[in-house]
This record gives sequence, structure tokens and C-alpha cells, in this order.
Amino acid sequence: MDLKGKVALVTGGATGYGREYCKELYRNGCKVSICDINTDAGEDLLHQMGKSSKEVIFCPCDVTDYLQFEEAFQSTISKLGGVDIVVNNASVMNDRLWELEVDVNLNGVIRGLLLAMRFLGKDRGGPGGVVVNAGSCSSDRPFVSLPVFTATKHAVAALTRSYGDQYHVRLTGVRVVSLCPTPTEAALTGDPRKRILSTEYEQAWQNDIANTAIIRPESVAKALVDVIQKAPSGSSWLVEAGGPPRQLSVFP
Ligand SMILES: NC(=O)C1=CN([C@@H]2O[C@H](COP(=O)(O)OP(=O)(O)OC[C@H]3O[C@@H](n4cnc5c(N)ncnc54)[C@H](O)[C@@H]3O)[C@@H](O)[C@H]2O)C=CC1
Ligand SMILES: CCCCCC(=O)/C=C/[C@H]1C=CC(=O)[C@@H]1CCCCCCC(=O)O
Repeated sequence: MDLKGKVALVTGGATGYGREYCKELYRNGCKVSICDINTDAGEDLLHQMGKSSKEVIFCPCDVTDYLQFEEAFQSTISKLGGVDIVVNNASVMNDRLWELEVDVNLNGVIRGLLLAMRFLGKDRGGPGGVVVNAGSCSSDRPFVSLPVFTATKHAVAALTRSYGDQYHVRLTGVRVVSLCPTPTEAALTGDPRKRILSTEYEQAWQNDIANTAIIRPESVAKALVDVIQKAPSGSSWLVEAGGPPRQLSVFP
């Protein structure tokens, strides 16, 4: 896919990887809709990018709320002229808030996919396009300290694989792929006890992160563009420091 002139909607676009995705997509010629629950950070990014409202917009959007999410699509279409790329990136990593975690990381991706099929699907009068779902290095291996988080990321890989099947692509013209980065420094610092269900899981957290190399968000954003341009529908891509994205063989 040639990114020039395409419109990308990025959930969780205001901070972290999402912020880098918005900047990298813009650098590659996309118009960008930054969608996030964090209005201050979203407005801040909009200001920092300093582009005209015909090129970059911010839409306040909670992915746990279907109506708000739908409004973000509608507003993007009316202000930027369409949607071609959806990056379902918003996420929470906190097993103490496990119901919210499932609602954002899995149900939020399902809402984003259903809306993408509705607004992008050729069978519904749309242009076709690409959906990228946020997986993680925990999409195909157990993170013992964060069982619920890990379950959401495994589920995203399964959802990507099924919705990305050629049966759906033939119908909708929408490719569905998943990007699975290794952690940034920020994800591994801070007090793990705030994220794990029991302080007894602290040793498991140390084991989980022991051999995990850190990656820079800028490298992950470059991998996002690669995957949007080239990845076959249904595939999930591990992004590690110092190498190109590598396809995961999830549940072979
Ligand atoms: N940072 C890391 O080390 C890794 C991150 N990932 C995945 O990459 C994606 C982005 O991660 P980070 O940038 O690190 O996260 P982050 O916590 O820095 O950013 C997440 C963004 O999502 C937004 N958000 C949270 N709940 C929301 C909701 N209900 N509706 C809309 N927006 C919401 C937040 O406001 C924030 O801007 C996630 O899916 C994460 O699981 C995967 C592997 C490693
Ligand atoms: C051992 C776990 C490896 C998986 C890492 C991962 O997938 C990270 C996910 C991020 C998604 C939402 C988050 O909260 C995670 C990272 C947050 C980074 C910012 C942390 C700053 C803070 O602790 O306040």
C-alpha cells in the first residue's frame, strides 16, 4: 500500500508508541487522526505536530465506548475525507484492573475492527484498507506475572488471524495484521507491584523481563510502516531491537 494521501486513525495515539506512529505515518504522507482518551496529551501532540486541521486532527475517544469510537470514525471521515488505515493501539497493562484491561485491549480492538469493516469495507461501499492491531511480545509466549494482559494479547493474535483470513479480505478489501513489539524502557521501569495481581508475582515479573531487550519507539514506528505496506493479511509481526520485523507463527 502506498501511504501517500491515505488517512490513518490511531487509537491511543497521544502517547507512547501511538504518538510515534502518528508522527511516522505523517512523515510517510498520511493524514492522521489522533484518537485518545487523554485529551491533554492529544492536544499537546496536535500542537507539537503543528499541522493544518486538514492534515492532522485530535478526536477524544474512549475505545471502551462504541458510540464515542464511532463518532471518532465519523469525525475523521468528515474532516480528513475518509479512513484507509486503522491502528488499534490503545492499551492498558495492569492486571489489577483486569476487567478494564480486557475491555480496552481486546474488546476495544474488536470495536475498532467492527467499525473498520463498517466504514472501510468494500462490501459496505468503503475503500478497503488496512487494520493494524496492537499485539506484544506476549502475543505468543506466556508472561507469567501478567496472565490477563497476556491473554488479551494472545486473543488479539487469534482475532487478527481469523479476521485477516482471505475469506474476509475477498469480501471487504481490508487487510488485518498485528504488530508485536518488545518493551520500551518505560514499560519495564516503575513499580511492578502496581500492575501485578499479587506481590507474590514479583519474582515472576523479574523472570519475565530478565531476557527481554528494550526497543526504541521510533524503531517500532518504522516497523509499523513496513507492516502496513507489505504484511500479508492475518499475520502477526514481532519487532525486536536491531532487526527487521519477524513473522510470528502463532498457533501453527
Ligand atoms: N510499551 C511497550 O513496552 C509495549 C507496548 N506494546 C503495545 O503497544 C501499544 C501501545 O503501548 P504503549 O505506547 O506502551 O502504551 P502507553 O500506555 O504509553 O499508551 C497507551 C495509550 O492508550 C491510551 N488509552 C488507554 N486507554 C484508552 C481508552 N480506553 N481509549 C482510548 N485510548 C486509551 C492512553 O491514554 C495512552 O495514550 C499497546 O497496545 C501495548 O500493549 C506491546 C509491547 C511492548
Ligand atoms: C513484561 C511485559 C512485557 C509487555 C510490555 C507491553 O506490552 C507493554 C504495554 C504497555 C501498554 C500499556 C501500558 O501501560 C504498557 C506500558 C506503559 C509504559 C509507560 C509506563 C509508565 C508508568 O508506569 O506510568
